[in-house]
Amino acid sequence: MTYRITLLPGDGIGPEITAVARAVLEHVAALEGFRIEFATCAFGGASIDEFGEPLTEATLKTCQASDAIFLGAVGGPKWDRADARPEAGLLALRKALGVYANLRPAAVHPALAGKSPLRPDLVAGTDVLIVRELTGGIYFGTRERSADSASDKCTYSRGEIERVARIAFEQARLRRGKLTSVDKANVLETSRLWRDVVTEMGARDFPDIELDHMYVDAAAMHMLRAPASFDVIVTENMFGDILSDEASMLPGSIGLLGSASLGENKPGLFEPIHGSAPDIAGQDKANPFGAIEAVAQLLESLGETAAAGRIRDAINTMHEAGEWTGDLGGSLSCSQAGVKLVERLEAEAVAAE
Ligand SMILES: NC(=O)C1=CN([C@@H]2O[C@H](COP(=O)(O)OP(=O)(O)OC[C@H]3O[C@@H](n4cnc5c(N)ncnc54)[C@H](O)[C@@H]3O)[C@@H](O)[C@H]2O)C=CC1
Ligand SMILES: CC(C)CC(=O)C(=O)O
Ligand SMILES: [Mg+2]
Repeated sequence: MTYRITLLPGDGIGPEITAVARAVLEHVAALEGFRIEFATCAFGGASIDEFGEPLTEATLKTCQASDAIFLGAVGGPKWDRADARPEAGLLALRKALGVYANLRPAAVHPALAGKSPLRPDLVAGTDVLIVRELTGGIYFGTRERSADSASDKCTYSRGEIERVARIAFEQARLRRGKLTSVDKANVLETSRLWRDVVTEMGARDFPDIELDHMYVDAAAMHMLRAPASFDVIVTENMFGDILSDEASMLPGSIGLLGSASLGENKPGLFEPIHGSAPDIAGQDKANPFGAIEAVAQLLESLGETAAAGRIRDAINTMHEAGEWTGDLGGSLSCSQAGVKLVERLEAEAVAAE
């Protein structure tokens, strides 16, 4: 079997973590006996520099013709005032691929409990999956700006809410059977529609799932008060973006979380949840585990569950051995963490023989 995987390294630490992701993909492919054909395309700021736009037609075509896409991260101060922004390329890619459901798991391995800024007893046992709507809402509404006023329009249709809610309910069924829908229905009309649609779907199609609703401000508070009480969270684009960065502090670093962006069809888009981290870019300091977790999610989407399992085992072994990058108090560089993980993959393969 040969898979076509497009790599979009992007900007800042994007290329550093993408190099690790590629090495991990190559190693598990060799261990599991499948082949990967890689295509690498400039994306985001790197594409603006080369082609004048963050997402070219050619890059989009390459992405659409692949089985899966891995993205590092985009953006940085160099392009913050540019007419074409790297982030606009990312939004356009997500929209063009139709990847409306963004799955962002945050689990606390016991070895990480002391790494969170929260008390270890509080974060122990946390295993939450945030299902973020990814191709609608305020990030995609019309924007207007005059000298002294600005507006961003937030719109959701029933269909947009239904399709992401269905994925969240199905994920809850595969996990602990609990879904928390997060909105701001005490203020926003879009949230009132969101709540109605999720409630109707729950009663009609998922009576076995325990459904509750929370306002986003309270959800942000409960995430710190009792993180282990959450199973699956479903929420709109912007709330999910913010809550997932918050959730990354449960295991202790934003560098740990990966994400899968899925739609009706392949390819899916797989990326760590963090950005391009300009403050540490070019220093080989980034934590690559979120990128590696995204690789495991990518392999799952291809049906390569054994390969994904190998990766997760190797990550867990590294947590247990305290083999971390600086953000978690470890001494490994980004590239050293990648090499260590590959060594762990090899060692575990030999041990299993
Ligand atoms: N998916 C994407 O491509 C995203 C892009 N961005 C863009 O990234 C740029 C920087 O945004 P920020 O708000 O600073 O968010 P950020 O996520 O890039 O960085 C926030 C903080 O977390 C740290 N950090 C991030 N990833 C890390 C990793 N793997 N290992 C260790 N530390 C890590 C950074 O050093 C920084 O202190 C902006 O241009 C933003 O628009 C932001 C989020 C997502
Ligand atoms: C361009 C932004 C929406 C990227 C971001 O913050 C994210 O996807 O987490
Ligand atoms: Mg974000």
